[in-house]
Amino acid sequence: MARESESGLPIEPVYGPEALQGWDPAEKLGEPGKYPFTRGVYPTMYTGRPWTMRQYAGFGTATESNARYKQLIANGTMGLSVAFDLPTQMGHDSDAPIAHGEVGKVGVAIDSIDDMRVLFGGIPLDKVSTSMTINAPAALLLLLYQLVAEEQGVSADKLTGTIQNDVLKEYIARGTYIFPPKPSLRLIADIFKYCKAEIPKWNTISISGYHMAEAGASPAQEIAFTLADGIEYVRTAVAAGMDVDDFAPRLSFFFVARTTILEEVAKFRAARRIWARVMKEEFGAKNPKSLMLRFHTQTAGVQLTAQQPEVNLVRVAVQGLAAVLGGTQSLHTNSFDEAIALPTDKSARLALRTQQVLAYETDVTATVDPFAGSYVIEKMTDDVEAAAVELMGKVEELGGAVNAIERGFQKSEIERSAYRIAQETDSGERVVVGVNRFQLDEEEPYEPLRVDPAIEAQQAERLAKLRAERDQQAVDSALAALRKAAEGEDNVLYPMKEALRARATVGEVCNALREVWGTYVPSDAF
Ligand SMILES: CC(C)(COP(=O)(O)OP(=O)(O)OC[C@H]1O[C@@H](n2cnc3c(N)ncnc32)[C@H](O)[C@@H]1OP(=O)(O)O)[C@@H](O)C(=O)NCCC(=O)NCCSC(=O)CCC(=O)O
Repeated sequence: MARESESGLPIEPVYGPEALQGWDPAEKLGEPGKYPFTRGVYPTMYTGRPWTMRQYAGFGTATESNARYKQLIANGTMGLSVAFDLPTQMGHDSDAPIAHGEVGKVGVAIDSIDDMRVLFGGIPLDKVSTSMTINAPAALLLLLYQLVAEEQGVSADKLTGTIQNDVLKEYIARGTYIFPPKPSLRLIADIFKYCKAEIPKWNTISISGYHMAEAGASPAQEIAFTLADGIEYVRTAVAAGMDVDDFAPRLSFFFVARTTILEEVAKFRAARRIWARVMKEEFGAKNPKSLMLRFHTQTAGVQLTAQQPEVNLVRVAVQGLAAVLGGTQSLHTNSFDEAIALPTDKSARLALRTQQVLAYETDVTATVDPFAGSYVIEKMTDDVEAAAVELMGKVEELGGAVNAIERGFQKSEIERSAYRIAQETDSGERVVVGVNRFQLDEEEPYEPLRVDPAIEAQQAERLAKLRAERDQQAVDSALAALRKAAEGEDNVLYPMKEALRARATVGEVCNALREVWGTYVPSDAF
């Protein structure tokens, strides 16, 4: 009897040639590094260069996070990935009443250029690529990064990295939105234009399915809703007057890797094929780089357990393997204690070591797209693709991603899938080792890392000092210029950069935009 995959598609006990009847490898696969990119975006893939080992990290103050980054670099991480605390992600200063209790908790607190300078102190920004998980205030953090690079004597054309900048999935699954969809999309188009002119090697967005997956989306839903968001961004930028080939090469993506290796490999391959086709056929992109779906992967946090946490090391290894077999460009492997608390130094190192074992002790990097031609993988790739294309069609019928979001479509589809997973886990049909099978009578004690609550007061002190020292008139007039650009059509990033240079804070800059653009209130459909 066929088993159901995570997307609810059949997995047969045995596959043979009949599974691929009429299947044309020239059409479905092509060569690695060529349309439709099923086999990977680069001709040589990991035989030419391994994926970027990019561990997501950040907590407490800029000083503590800077120390963690240096440790990760010393241990062999190949790129940085910054986690910001919730107040920063929501565009509030650490001393704002709403920030109370959250400062430095799930990431680093950044209030101004003073903090950003400390965060990257002693890290040469022309040598490292940096991803920043920041969405509604993405422009601010990008500009702060550019300002710190200028202070280091590094010109913007040398900077490489990524801002997440994917507000649509915030409405669907993650929640750190500030402005309504229309000004949010305008801001994103401004960022695309600014980067094209000023920071050409920067990846301007990381269109993310990861958080949808964490909220319960199936693999087919994850890629369908993510690619639909991608289509909305492309339409926005084209409507703002950009040529598709001027920004599409710098779009990037972000997916999860679950323990279900076979379907995950199929999912990554299907996503590449769909995106290449959409970019070519719908948007008429000519530059091959515009057709390449490049992606970062994080192993599935939602599959980690607080019970017998060391078992998570094994899950992460399996998940990481799925990402690598699927051709990821960049990978974060979770630490085994992440279901309990922030990773300790040791658990963060072990997570990185897991990637190093995959890269240097296995043979999966010796040849490109090792599963190509496998009956089951090719059949599943076709099946996941068909399921995702069907869901993307439903989003289109609703008028595209934003309209579908406003009707609550993606969210309710994901909730349905989450409910199914919860039911299967409760009934024991879905085995979770250590949770509903193979439990211990008594869990072993575990000492988690805790963020020092004094950090909030320290940040407030730094802000008071900054406000006392800076030229307030310069800040006020820079913020007035920013509001004026936001009211009209000028690119807001230029005046925003001047405000940040004058030491306006993240909260002040976001408040100026809130005054003009308002804030988003989800509809009742949610
Ligand atoms: C495009 C990616 C996906 C990866 O970029 P990278 O720089 O790492 O890799 P890359 O672009 O593939 O490769 C770097 C350079 O090497 C080249 N290169 C790579 N492989 C090659 C090969 N085989 N042959 C020839 N060249 C090759 C590329 O062309 C590129 O150069 P050129 O550029 O010159 O072509 C980027 O967007 C990225 O790093 N994303 C990370 C996102 C992230 O960390 N997110 C964390 C979210 S954490 C989160 O959200 C979790 C939970 C939460 O907070 O809610």
